[in-house]
Amino acid sequence: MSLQPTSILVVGTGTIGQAWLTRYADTIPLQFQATVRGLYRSQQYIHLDNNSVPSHGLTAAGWQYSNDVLTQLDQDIFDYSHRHEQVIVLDLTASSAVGQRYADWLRAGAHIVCANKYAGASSSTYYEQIRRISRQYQRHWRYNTTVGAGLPIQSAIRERLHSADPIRGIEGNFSGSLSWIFQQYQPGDQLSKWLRAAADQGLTEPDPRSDLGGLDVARKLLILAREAGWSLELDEIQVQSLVPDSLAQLSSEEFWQHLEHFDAEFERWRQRTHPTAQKFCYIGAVERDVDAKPHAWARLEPISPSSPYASLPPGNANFVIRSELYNTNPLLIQGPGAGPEVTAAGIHTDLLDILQQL
Ligand SMILES: NC(=O)C1=CN([C@@H]2O[C@H](COP(=O)(O)OP(=O)(O)OC[C@H]3O[C@@H](n4cnc5c(N)ncnc54)[C@H](O)[C@@H]3O)[C@@H](O)[C@H]2O)C=CC1
Ligand SMILES: N[C@@H](CC=O)C(=O)O
Repeated sequence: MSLQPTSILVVGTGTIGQAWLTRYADTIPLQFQATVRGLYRSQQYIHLDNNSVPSHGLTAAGWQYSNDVLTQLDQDIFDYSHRHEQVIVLDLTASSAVGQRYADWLRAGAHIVCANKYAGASSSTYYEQIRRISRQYQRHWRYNTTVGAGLPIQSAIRERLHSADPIRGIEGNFSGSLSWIFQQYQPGDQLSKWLRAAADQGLTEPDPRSDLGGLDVARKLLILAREAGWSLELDEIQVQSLVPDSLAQLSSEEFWQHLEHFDAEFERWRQRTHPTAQKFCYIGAVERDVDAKPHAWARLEPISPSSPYASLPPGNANFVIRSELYNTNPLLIQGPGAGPEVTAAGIHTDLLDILQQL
């Protein structure tokens, strides 16, 4: 174990950030000498001293305004690294601006744990760059919660590959929020009633159109495809969006104010395409065909009462992983696919995993 102390810098103090700070930040075993030294959010940051209780930082008086919080964070990473401290950044935002900093932060000496899916689902060029830099600078990048929240999906895929057992395909209901919504929705309901309830529990993305539009599931498919060693881009994934065109360009606030269009459009789609279906599930899949090129899709499908998808508890995701060995009898992983508690737990697991390796 490293004799250097570790500074933890947390970007994002929203639903997931607060859950980690209140439940886990104060529980890091002393032997790791790891301290939360900074919290950063949109236009604000605070530095915490050694005696601060990290969870109290959320309500502390010393937050400073900045119109360039990420430059402040760059500086803090630089300063701690030059004091020969280890630095771990927790990215608990959904921000592309934050995700675009990873290459620089790894080069500057930081390790990264993220719930943010941006980097894992960015262009192959950027993704490969991050991987290359983390190898070159011997920095860790952990992103378990980007798929299935706290469920161990990426590690299950890695273990198959370590056992020389190549992946053939992955399918499932990858979205905790869409699982929660569609396991309870019944034809005739206002779908937005369930959407609001899912958002109130912290299951959706900050902008729920990322869930409803299929982007969140597509990103998860891409992250898993890359974990399996396959080359794929986000725009190669066929995705069904449940967001009407009329709501796609609105701000997130405006979207919430116009849910009647969302309900009306969904009802029209249901009547037109699946008027007799009683249950739906948003399913995604990625597999390689004979030319070894991965193909991925995500869409809302009608399901029969006998389908394995029909009996998922609301909010549960499931992942069906087929490999050479686990083929006709695939590897199944199922459990809560979203939520502040399980996601914060997954972040903490990734953090402790890095601390143990320093
Ligand atoms: N809700 C869930 O169950 C899960 C969420 N995640 C991921 O966790 C991440 C965070 O989600 P939430 O906590 O719900 O979001 P949120 O909207 O509640 O909080 C986001 C935080 O990021 C900060 N932020 C945004 N842009 C920033 C920037 N440019 N610079 C500095 N700070 C910035 C905001 O000020 C806020 O504190 C998302 O990427 C989401 O996909 C991952 C797994 C499960
Ligand atoms: N919004 C996501 C949260 C986890 O990634 C989901 O619904 O699964």
